Amino acid sequence: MSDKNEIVADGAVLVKVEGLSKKFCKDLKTSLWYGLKDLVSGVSGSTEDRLLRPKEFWAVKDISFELRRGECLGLIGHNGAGKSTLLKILNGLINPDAGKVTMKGRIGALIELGAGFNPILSGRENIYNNGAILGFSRKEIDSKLEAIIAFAELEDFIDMPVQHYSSGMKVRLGFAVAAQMEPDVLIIDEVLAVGDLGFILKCFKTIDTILPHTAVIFVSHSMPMISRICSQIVLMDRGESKFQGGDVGKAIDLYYNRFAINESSVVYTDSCIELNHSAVLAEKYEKNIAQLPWREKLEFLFEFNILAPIKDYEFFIIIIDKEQRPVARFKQNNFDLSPKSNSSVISFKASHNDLQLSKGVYSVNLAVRERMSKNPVYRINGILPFQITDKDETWEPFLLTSSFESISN
Ligand SMILES: Nc1ncnc2c1ncn2[C@@H]1O[C@H](COP(=O)(O)OP(=O)(O)OP(=O)(O)O)[C@@H](O)[C@H]1O
Repeated sequence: MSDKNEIVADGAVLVKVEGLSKKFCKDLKTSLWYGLKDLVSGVSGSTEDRLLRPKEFWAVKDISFELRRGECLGLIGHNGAGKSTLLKILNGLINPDAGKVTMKGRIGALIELGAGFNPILSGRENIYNNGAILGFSRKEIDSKLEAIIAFAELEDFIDMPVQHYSSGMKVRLGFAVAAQMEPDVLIIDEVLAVGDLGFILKCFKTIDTILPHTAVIFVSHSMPMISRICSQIVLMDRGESKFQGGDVGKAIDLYYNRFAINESSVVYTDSCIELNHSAVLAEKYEKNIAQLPWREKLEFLFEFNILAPIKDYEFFIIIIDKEQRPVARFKQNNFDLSPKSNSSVISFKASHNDLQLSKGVYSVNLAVRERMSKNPVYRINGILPFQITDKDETWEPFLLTSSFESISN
């Protein structure tokens, strides 16, 4: 293999994609008919390839980008946006109808779970097969074999046919082969999602290590994973690029904007208490979502109907982000909020003064439990959507105020 450190300095373009398009047909019969017609008339490569016939659609439309050694491109978009089709064209599995792909160097790809493996061969035999496809001699594969098996942590199962591997085991083997063969271009579809946390951490560490010498293309629906390794993004929608560039925070924001806020739902109740009304107290609302500038006071108003004798309740206000990750919780009330009179309503405000959540849309899951018994009595999810606004595009969940002080001299 060539000296990788030498290659790093050149910052060469390893992947060049120019005006790539691929159309598919929505129905098999018509697709076969078009295939036959194309074959007979020999239209392949003609300008007609750029036109859609009835029942055809663009799975990938006019995509162009360049990727250099040391760069990681994140391909994001909703289901059916065309990401996997684009990867398959890059990997030579399908031909485009228009456009050009230029790839330099050795290409490692992890595209479909188990794809590239012969199911009846053992893990060990598949490593040799894959290595040979990547252009390695038997001797070179011999020298990497132990490292691949150790990386995949499949020592005990390496002589078992791959068809009996679990999904996670297939991904371990696939990633181990793709990464340990020191590719110049590494293509990873969302297969990492089936690995366990230990393996995912190991994959990220490996990507960090090989990235200076490699151009990586990574498809995922996990924005934390995308933001962790990608330096640029192509956001696809119905085959087309809707955003392209190095502003990862902005791309992720655009991706999330495609998804509506969850409807609220009561997920548990023991019929003692029910939420009657709730609101985010804000000066500005857009499409029913409170708009709060970063560091603004976050203030909620709650009103509950009491349906059984009043008890001392604890209220847990949990803030969740668009990925449904709980990112923060208000410390629960440490005193009884029940009315002193014999009203059957509990109402209160809860606030936080210096909100340093980063830009984005959040909502609230609310849980109520009885203080003495700690028994849950009510839980409602997805209420009180609010949007933190700020000029900084930040993906991390918190943007903390900071002070810097020079200590040089
Ligand atoms: N061989 C095929 N024949 C016909 N249509 C296809 C074929 N392969 C993919 N498609 C269609 O092309 C579109 C893009 O599919 P693709 O798998 O590239 O999307 P994706 O962005 O990877 O989606 P996901 O996030 O769900 O994996 C979809 O409408 C899909 O149904």
